[in-house]
Amino acid sequence: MSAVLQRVPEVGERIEIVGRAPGQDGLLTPPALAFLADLHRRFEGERRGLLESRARRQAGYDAGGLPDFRADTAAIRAGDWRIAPIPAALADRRVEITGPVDPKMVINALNSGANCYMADFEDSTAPTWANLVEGQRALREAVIGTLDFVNQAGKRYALKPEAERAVLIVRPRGWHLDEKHVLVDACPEQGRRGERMSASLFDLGLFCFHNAAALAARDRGPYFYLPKLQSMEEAALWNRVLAHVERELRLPHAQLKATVLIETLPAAFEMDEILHALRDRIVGLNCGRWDYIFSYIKTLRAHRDRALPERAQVTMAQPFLKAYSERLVRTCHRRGAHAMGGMAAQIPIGNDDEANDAALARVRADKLREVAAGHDGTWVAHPALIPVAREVFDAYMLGANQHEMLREDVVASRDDLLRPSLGTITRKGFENNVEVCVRYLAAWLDGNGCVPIHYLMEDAATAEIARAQLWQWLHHGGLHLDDGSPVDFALFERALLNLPSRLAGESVPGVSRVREAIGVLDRLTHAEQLAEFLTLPAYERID
Ligand SMILES: CC(=O)SCCNC(=O)CCNC(=O)[C@H](O)C(C)(C)COP(=O)(O)OP(=O)(O)OC[C@H]1O[C@@H](n2cnc3c(N)ncnc32)[C@H](O)[C@@H]1OP(=O)(O)O
Ligand SMILES: O=CC(=O)O
Ligand SMILES: [Mg+2]
Repeated sequence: MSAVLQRVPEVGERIEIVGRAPGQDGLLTPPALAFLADLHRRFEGERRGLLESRARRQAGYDAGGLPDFRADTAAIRAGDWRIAPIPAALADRRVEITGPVDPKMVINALNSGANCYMADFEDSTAPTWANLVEGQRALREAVIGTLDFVNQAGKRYALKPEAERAVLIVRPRGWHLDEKHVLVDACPEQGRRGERMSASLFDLGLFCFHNAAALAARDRGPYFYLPKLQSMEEAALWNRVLAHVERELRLPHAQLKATVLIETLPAAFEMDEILHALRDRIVGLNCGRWDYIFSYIKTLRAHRDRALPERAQVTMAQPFLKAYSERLVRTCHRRGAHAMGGMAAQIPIGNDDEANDAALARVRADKLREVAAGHDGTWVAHPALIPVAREVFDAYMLGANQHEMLREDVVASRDDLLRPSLGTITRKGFENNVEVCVRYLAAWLDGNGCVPIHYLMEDAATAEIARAQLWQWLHHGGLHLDDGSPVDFALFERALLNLPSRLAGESVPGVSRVREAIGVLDRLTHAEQLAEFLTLPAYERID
């Protein structure tokens, strides 16, 4: 790593910044660093403990157990309570655009006409130090209204007036990730480096430190999307963090608001509990379907009967996904919370009208399913999809939300949430998983966390499905493609073989890192244990 060690004497040399990026000094001021170091000291122990709990739970599933509703929280599920009122700025969230945090994306997303913009440090951002600093800088300038950008061709991007902009919601990274560029409590006398701080606390803490007062003054939050939670204890930790930030920054109680992504299988069994743990500050749950599918594979990796068919066949019509999304609507509406839909992976296809129409039709059908199921809003990955989503939600959701649709007809039992799926693995599906993993990883290592591949949006969540499937299919052994060929490592090696030469001839993002990506995928796929996240080993390879 081309690291520059920056000592911060004002904080007693107890925090080191390893890295250098334009604009960093204006963000990582001594008071901001003192604020971050304090977050680390207060909450790091609990975070570590919760990550250990995840591992213990997983060990139970690996030993043959299956997720279930908790006996110790039955009273929370049965109780008659509601979340705190939702602020006006988040009352109507029918269309939300999501995307990485580089300045052009931020401007385009805020100007896009969507109700809200989820500025994403998670699935769609490769967390290079340069990307993180640039993203925090762009958001800070967006909050004060000065952000602008000029591209290489000289085209200028500027923000629309605030009343015409989407409401900003920031997604910090998940609890599993460290921020290796911020080391807290080094002890040089004993030759000890500091501890890496939590990436979640870095993203959220730094954003709040610089923007909370301005946003609160305009009744615009700060608002957050919280990713990849697995339990109500993790939600409770977030709640303590948010309460602490409010106190430290002298904000009113419960000024910070959160929407939690239900995107892990264990969390689907604790939706009520998560809402309850954050009840003063939560405004909704979201169906993070791509990570959810990944988590289903990962959680049930030892359960051969729950292996999934190829990605293209894992649609929201699969019973386990239908049950999860409908349970989310029912749970949210009972508690007065928004039940947000998720992302359709199709994106516009500029050079083929017929293919473009087909892609838009699939997005439309997905949004129609969501609004009919009772969702109060949805996500789009690209500005050109906003009219499609808006048209569907405007036609079927007449008020700002549809909380009145209680969905008491939904059962979504434990068996429904775990229901095995029908389907096949085709050669094309297998090879596509290999290609997506390699191309996505190469782009990610090159600093790009979201790329179009074969006209689908691919990010850390969608790529994880492909990676976890390959591991599961190959390690279960004895599986066959629909043409009868064995699914084995020879098939995997053959799929990898021609990729470098093929991709070298195409202008794919991160092409110079394709061989490195192949190496990472090869190790992850051969490993005895399924790695928790592909971004963990990959993170050690980026600046
Ligand atoms: C599983 C999940 O977590 S989903 C949430 C995380 N994933 C995302 O947020 C996906 C975000 N989307 C994207 O990053 C992009 O749309 C991609 C990578 C999928 C496609 O990007 P591109 O190929 O560059 O799209 P395309 O060339 O059609 O873009 C056209 C214009 O729209 C802009 N644009 C595209 N997507 C977005 C977006 N999500 N937000 C804002 N602007 C966008 C581009 O910047 C470009 O602007 P310009 O004309 O001013 O240069
Ligand atoms: O974050 C969203 C998802 O689908 O994963
Ligand atoms: Mg996700």
